[in-house]
Amino acid sequence: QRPWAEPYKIKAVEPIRMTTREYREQAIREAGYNTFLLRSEDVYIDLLTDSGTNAMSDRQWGALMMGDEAYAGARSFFRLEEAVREIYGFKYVVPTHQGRGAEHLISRILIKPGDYIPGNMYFTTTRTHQELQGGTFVDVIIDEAHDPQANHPFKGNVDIAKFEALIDRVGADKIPYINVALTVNMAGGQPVSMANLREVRKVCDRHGIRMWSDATRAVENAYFIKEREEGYQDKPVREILKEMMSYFDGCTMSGKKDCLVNIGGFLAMNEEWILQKAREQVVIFEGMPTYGGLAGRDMEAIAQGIYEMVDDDYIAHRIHQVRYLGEQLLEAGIPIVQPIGGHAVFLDARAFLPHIPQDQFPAQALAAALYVDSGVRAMERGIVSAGRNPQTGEHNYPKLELVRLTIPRRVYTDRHMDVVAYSVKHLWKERDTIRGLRMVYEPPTLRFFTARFEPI
Ligand SMILES: CC1=C(O)/C(=C\N=C(/C)C(=O)O)C(COP(=O)(O)O)=CN1
Repeated sequence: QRPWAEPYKIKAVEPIRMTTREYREQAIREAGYNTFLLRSEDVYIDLLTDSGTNAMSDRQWGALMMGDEAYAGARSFFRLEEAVREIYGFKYVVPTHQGRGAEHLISRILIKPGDYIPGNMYFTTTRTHQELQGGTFVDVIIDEAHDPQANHPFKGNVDIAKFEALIDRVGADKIPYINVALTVNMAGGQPVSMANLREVRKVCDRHGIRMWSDATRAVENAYFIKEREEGYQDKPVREILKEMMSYFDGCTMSGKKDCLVNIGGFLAMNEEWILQKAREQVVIFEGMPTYGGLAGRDMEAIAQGIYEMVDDDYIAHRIHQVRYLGEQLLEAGIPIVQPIGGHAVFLDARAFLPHIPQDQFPAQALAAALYVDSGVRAMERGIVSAGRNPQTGEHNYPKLELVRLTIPRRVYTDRHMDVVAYSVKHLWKERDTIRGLRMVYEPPTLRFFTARFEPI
């Protein structure tokens, strides 16, 4: 079998260095056992996130010099608008500084206090902006998504019965839109099938409910449809993505993932009244409608990234590199979310550390232990990320208690994946020595970014 190689060669490099174990034990203590609080220079292989950490191409770096920094009507905005129209198919676009900027705008425009927003599993910033407008997020994802070992090909799917039950319970006029994330980050980077999108669209049409997408990793979703859904094997990913987005009325987008840029996002839509509202709001919160908190050069880089992200060789390698890491862990009998997701390998911390109860933060403890073992930085995606229920003040107890090994696009080689696999396997052998944590500082919202812990 001819070996896989990256569909690119390296033009610039950024040295990374290994530290000593005692140095890392000190560093994680100072970071309050929270990998978000580590200094980047103390990290060897950074798998915290694929957001904004991706490598730009020579054409994107070149595009920066073409940035039109005019305050209004910049040429670069129209380049971005054209790329969104051509690749995503939406009529209108409003740039924002990043994804949560777009989530903020659409939540303000469409959500009234007391509304319900169904979605396929929560995402932290998305739910926070819905709650800030007095909305309530309701999870309508299929049950399999909450089972790390359930090997369903489209775990991101909306459970139509759950969606319709919510409509029956609260009435369509209390549901401004359903938010369908492509892929589902917190479920383990899991895709939604085209057939499911068609079903959701039918329910939305029947009840006059808008269908919105969180399209942050929609290209990875398109690749899984190509691989797993009947009738799509021979279609280019670009065509599959266009069809996926054609079922939606609009989307929020964090360009920091699929679009291969370090900053940037946008709100795209087909209805002109939403465009007008977004333009009114964007000048308050982000900037002019033709720059939305971004420099002209950023919009040029996003536009170029939008064309590059649908290259079939690029996205095939991207997905296979994540799978290459995941398969090494599966072979060693290590519990990870299956099927292996699009942007990360998710360790099942509950199965990895059965001796640590969830309110001693097993995923947080495992991420800290991994860093100490090898300088690899991962992200907690469990009870800490799930935050507290705004009504009761109690922890939300998610079924999924995960550690996310998130692979940036076009940054690491498969040799780095081997180093990560070696470290996780070493930890697996020593898992009984890992202890639970207690939270010693807890911020009021999105606590996982800045909370601090101590070993019990
Ligand atoms: C699915 C989804 C995300 O994954 C997301 C941000 N994700 C981060 C930062 C991550 O580490 O996964 C956001 C927010 O985007 P932003 O980080 O504000 O550009 C929205 N939707």
